Amino acid sequence: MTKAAVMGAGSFGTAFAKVLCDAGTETVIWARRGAVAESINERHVNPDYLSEVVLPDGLRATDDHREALAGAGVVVLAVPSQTLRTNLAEWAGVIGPQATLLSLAKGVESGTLMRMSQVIGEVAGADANRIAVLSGPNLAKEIAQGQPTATVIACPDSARAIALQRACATGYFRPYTNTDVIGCEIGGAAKNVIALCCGMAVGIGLGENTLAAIITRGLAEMTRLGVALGANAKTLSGLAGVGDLVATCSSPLSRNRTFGERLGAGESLESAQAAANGQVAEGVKSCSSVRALAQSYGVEMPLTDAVHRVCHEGLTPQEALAQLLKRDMKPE
Ligand SMILES: NC(=O)C1=CN([C@@H]2O[C@H](COP(=O)(O)OP(=O)(O)OC[C@H]3O[C@@H](n4cnc5c(N)ncnc54)[C@H](O)[C@@H]3O)[C@@H](O)[C@H]2O)C=CC1
Ligand SMILES: O=C(CO)COP(=O)(O)O
Repeated sequence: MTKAAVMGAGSFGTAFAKVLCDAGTETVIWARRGAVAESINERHVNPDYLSEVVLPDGLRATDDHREALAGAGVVVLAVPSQTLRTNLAEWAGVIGPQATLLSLAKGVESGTLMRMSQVIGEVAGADANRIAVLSGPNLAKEIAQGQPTATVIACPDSARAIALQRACATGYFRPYTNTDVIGCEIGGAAKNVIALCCGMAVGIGLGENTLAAIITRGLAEMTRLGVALGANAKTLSGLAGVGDLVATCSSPLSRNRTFGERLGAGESLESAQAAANGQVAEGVKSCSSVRALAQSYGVEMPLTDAVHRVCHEGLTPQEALAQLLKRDMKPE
């Protein structure tokens, strides 16, 4: 049976490792800190993330990446998108030549404007057929509680996608397969930015009309970008697009929405960052890389542009909102 190595013991790495174990897949999780690995092995609890959840007895943990990766047929990359390149560079030499690389990260790399599957291909020297991405409405805490959840596993090689689907399907976790890696990745990266925007609206004190408008127009702009990059528009109207957008924009569990809410309520970027307690709100960096990627393809993304200006150019959320409403009238 295939062994899975989950590289990263943050919220989603921990939740997904539990899913794999519950699905009957032999799983080892790599944690940066030895104390976290020790706690998972001895007390079946990750003290830093989802600490209220009891993890399966069968989940093994280590802070030694060589030990985690030894013999792994599936390598799950569960680190933030802006550190994935550096992390993977350390691990690439010990990843098996046929192993499937599954990315959980939702972001676009700053500077290179590469999607995570592209970064993985470059750093690990892996063929695109070995690289898969998982994306969908997947709030880690709800998954860890065993709440019914659906997701998408995208890989150009359908057989690998099906093998991954089998490796993580449980009574509460239902993965669908897709070959549209670009669509899934753009959906995942772009919805974090739109969730920041929704959070800002909530922080300002606005209601459901505004949120619905942001979600719907957010979907329009992320679909424009996805299609320009070669995605299938249907992917963006599925779980990895609309599904994730709705979950993240609506849930107080979302780090991105919560971060935006703090900005909307008048907190500074630094103060919102401090309140995040080291947990990643990917949209804060990806708003700039998604915006730059869109600009390089001549795609208009007014909400993403507004979030970038608030996060990085000193505009207040109120000013950004006023500017959005002053845009030229147009047909839908
Ligand atoms: N938390 C969630 O509900 C979901 C998260 N994701 C995505 O999964 C990816 C990972 O997210 P989470 O596990 O939630 O993040 P997190 O902030 O909870 O954990 C990040 C993990 O990466 C590790 N790490 C390794 N090298 C690092 C470095 N150089 N700097 C910072 N952290 C480093 C940390 O120790 C930690 O274990 C993100 O791209 C996120 O968008 C996707 C779906 C759901
Ligand atoms: O990707 C997620 C849900 O699908 C998690 O969103 P946050 O990173 O905003 O918590």
